Amino acid sequence: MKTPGIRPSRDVGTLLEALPYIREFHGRTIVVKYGGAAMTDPALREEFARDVVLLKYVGLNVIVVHGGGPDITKYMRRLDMEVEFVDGLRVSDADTVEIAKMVLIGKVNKDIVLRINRYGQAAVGLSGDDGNLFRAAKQLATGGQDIGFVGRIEKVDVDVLNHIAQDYIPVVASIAADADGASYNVNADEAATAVARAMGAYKVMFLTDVEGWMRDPADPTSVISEAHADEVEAALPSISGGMRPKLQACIDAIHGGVTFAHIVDGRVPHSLLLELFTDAGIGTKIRAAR
Ligand SMILES: Nc1ncnc2c1ncn2[C@@H]1O[C@H](COP(=O)(O)OP(=O)(O)O)[C@@H](O)[C@H]1O
Ligand SMILES: CC(=O)N[C@@H](CCC(=O)OP(=O)(O)O)C(=O)O
Repeated sequence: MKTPGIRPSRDVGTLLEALPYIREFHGRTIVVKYGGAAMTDPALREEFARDVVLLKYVGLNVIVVHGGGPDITKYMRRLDMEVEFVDGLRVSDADTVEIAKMVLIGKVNKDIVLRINRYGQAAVGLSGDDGNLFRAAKQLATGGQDIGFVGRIEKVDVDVLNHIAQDYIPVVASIAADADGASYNVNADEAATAVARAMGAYKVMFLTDVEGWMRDPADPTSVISEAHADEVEAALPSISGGMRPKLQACIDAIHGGVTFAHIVDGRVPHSLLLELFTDAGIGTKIRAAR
């Protein structure tokens, strides 16, 4: 018999499907690398902020690490600066690092913090300098090429994150300084992996602008929904474009003790929730070797 005024089954079914996942993830650390369409499309930006707040409310320790490469490029072009990438890393002289700091810390980070705040759970923005979160060292491109002030994260001091995460959602910009105080531009995928490893995260999730890791990059129906790290490692030499450093970041996270690494399509509304709380998921989930 139907009870008048009560909408049957479908919505309740979704909630019931989510329940075991909410239980599994409660109290665990989830690092989300935020970037791509989810950061540039106005509607997706709002939905991302709301989803992050929901994750915090249901008891996950969520930490956001963000990129903003397209914004850095936009401001460099406005200043007639040359934009060049080697191995997916931006060649960064001292002026470029200054722009990267202004854009990532001053603009992008604060935009994200403000939006999350508006959905009812306060966020705190950080860069690698705050609370000595990161220490960086200069990184060379393959073949030893000098690409300027591009940094590799050598050390993550989790104290500041643990303090802030007790009450707030930490939002981290991928800028870091070395022991002498020189600033470096750090690839945000690498920064997310470094944070996930140091925090002993349960998951690191990379939002990107494709469906996931695909068997055939031209065929969106060929998404590999689950893979072991050894399979990814074996496939890596044949993978091209931006997916290669992303899969490398997943492998590095798994080797550093993170239980799962996910690649998720940030163009899909609520992709984080769909990947985390539904049986089918929507992207690629990578776990440790068999
Ligand atoms: N097997 C593959 N599966 C998915 N994407 C691939 C694959 N091989 C190459 N790619 C490329 O990698 C890109 C994703 O990386 P990228 O654009 O650098 O991500 P982001 O900007 O989110 O860091 C895709 O747009 C696609 O062109
Ligand atoms: C060294 C290096 O390349 N740093 C990146 C940092 C931002 C980033 O990684 O942003 P996305 O995630 O949006 O690509 C850059 O300057 O573009």
